[in-house]
Amino acid sequence: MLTAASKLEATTANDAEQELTDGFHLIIDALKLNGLNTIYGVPGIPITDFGRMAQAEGIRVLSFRHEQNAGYAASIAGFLTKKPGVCLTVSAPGFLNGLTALAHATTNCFPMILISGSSEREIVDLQQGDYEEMDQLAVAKPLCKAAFRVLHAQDIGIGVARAIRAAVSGRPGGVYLDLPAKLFGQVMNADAGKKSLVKVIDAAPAQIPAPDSVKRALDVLKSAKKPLIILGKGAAYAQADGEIRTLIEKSGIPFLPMSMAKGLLPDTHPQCAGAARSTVLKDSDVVMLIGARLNWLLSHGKGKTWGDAPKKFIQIDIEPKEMDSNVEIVAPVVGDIGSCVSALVQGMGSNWQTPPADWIKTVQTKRDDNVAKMAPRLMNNNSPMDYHGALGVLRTIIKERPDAILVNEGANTLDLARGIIDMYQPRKRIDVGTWGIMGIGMGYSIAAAIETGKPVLAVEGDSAFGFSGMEVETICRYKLPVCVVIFNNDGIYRGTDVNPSGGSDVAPTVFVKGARYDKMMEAFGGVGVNAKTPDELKRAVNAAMDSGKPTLINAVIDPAAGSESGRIGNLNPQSVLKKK
Ligand SMILES: CC(C)(COP(=O)(O)OP(=O)(O)OC[C@H]1O[C@@H](n2cnc3c(N)ncnc32)[C@H](O)[C@@H]1OP(=O)(O)O)[C@@H](O)C(=O)NCCC(=O)NCCSC(=O)C(=O)O
Repeated sequence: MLTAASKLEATTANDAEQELTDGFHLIIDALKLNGLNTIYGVPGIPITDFGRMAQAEGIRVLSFRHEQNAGYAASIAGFLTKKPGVCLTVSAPGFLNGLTALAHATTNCFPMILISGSSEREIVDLQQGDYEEMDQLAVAKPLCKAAFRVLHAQDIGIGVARAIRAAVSGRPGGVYLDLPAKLFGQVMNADAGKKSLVKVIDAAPAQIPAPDSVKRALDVLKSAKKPLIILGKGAAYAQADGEIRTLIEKSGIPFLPMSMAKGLLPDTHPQCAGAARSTVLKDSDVVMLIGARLNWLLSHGKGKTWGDAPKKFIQIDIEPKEMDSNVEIVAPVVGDIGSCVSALVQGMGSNWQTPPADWIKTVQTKRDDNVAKMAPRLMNNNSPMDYHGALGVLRTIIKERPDAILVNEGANTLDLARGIIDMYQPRKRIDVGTWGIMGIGMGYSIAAAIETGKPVLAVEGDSAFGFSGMEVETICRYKLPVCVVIFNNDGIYRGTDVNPSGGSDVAPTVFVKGARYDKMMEAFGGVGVNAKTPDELKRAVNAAMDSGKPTLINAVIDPAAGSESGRIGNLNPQSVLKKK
């Protein structure tokens, strides 16, 4: 097979007999050798030619309007594929723009590699004022799982291999790869270059749990009267969907999916306790965490949310240091999720006792009660719309199109959509993650469309959309099947706040009233729709999903709808109704 290297021509008399390669092509060959065939980035000095050459060599190179969005795209590509998503940025400012996404990937345990061009070492180290001078390696180090710099062309193979292995092995995370401008142009013998490349074998080796730890966990689980299983996005990442389903169904234990674990088993599954969250957290006596961390999203495993009854925690995680991070873990099971869950299933044997019937009944009653209370609210056809009327429509659309990817960010738009829109398949819901970060919307949508080939529905608060809105041009440019619905209530949380000083500036949470975000999409050749009722919204989303055309729907939401409690992530769909 003809490699990129073999196409280079010899330049000097000495080289006349040998084929040459260079830094550009060695990086491209190293990525391709390891199946990294997509790059998300923004071109510029010193990586513009690299992007061109990568495209010429068959890598899919997707150019964004801002590095942060390209970085978010790479991060979620890592989550969806279990291969590191690659983001490519220019030096200093571009690098810094990408760094937020790299830190986000690390926090969320998504494998990602941020490759950044950088200035010349000699000048940077003496701080002589090079173009975009910055010691990027030092800046990146505390914000990612690993950081490497490659100075010599013959080390590119090892550098890329180290980056890949660091990103995906153990607990996945973000890796920084610093490539000084000079490296790209370094020339070496093509054969030697080829031999220097490394194909990473078994990048994320299985980590089998210790048999004792599995037995200990099963003993604790057996002793439970009110057991609960919590599925986190680590469980979704593992792609051990069949094993997890078997464990849940064989155990008969109610399960609570964290936001991005929704759909691992359908939210409509009889054991799903998503709509009985408070009850199961408070009243359970044994909780088994699978790829879920006891961080702020689970109130650190203590306090009011968890009730007064004594509780025992079993935790399954690939990272031993995760154990006892917030409360005592009586049965730590350390290993990759697939291996751990398989070992648990095996250890359960054939006569596993399902939980006491009164516990199952309590959970089901609470769940059915909450679902029934919400149901009528989802059917209203008010204009302007409220959150429930609009989300009721989107809930039906996802039910009818369960393989579509749902991207979700915002405050109220996030909190309410999470509860209202049921998910039916694994890894179909991607959202703000561990940091509750705003701005992932368009980057995630683009990567989801590229990596999965499925239609994407992005449900966005008007504020959240603003962080990545310019990428609608990117969506149109690549003709991606993305339908963006903006819940436009004229502001952050709501659009009715007033300036308490009586001055002429609007309140800090208020945007332009009656803004028409749909016009942004039309400006780039996409379809824009202004939807004022749930019926109009339904028609527009269905048309977008059928056609696959880039579409942006400005969903006009009552400016008074919404609540500030969304910002601390404790918005109860019912409590919003009570407040209104
Ligand atoms: C911390 C949380 C995991 C927990 O939130 P809670 O409100 O306690 O739980 P949930 O949202 O899951 O559920 C709320 C209630 O709805 C019930 N519930 C859930 N699903 C349903 C359905 N389908 N039908 C009826 N009722 C339901 C559930 O049982 C709870 O009721 P009861 O059982 O009766 O209690 C979540 O809020 C979260 O993920 N927050 C992240 C927020 C975030 O990142 N925000 C970004 C900030 S934006 C920003 O930057 C900013 O604002 O500033």
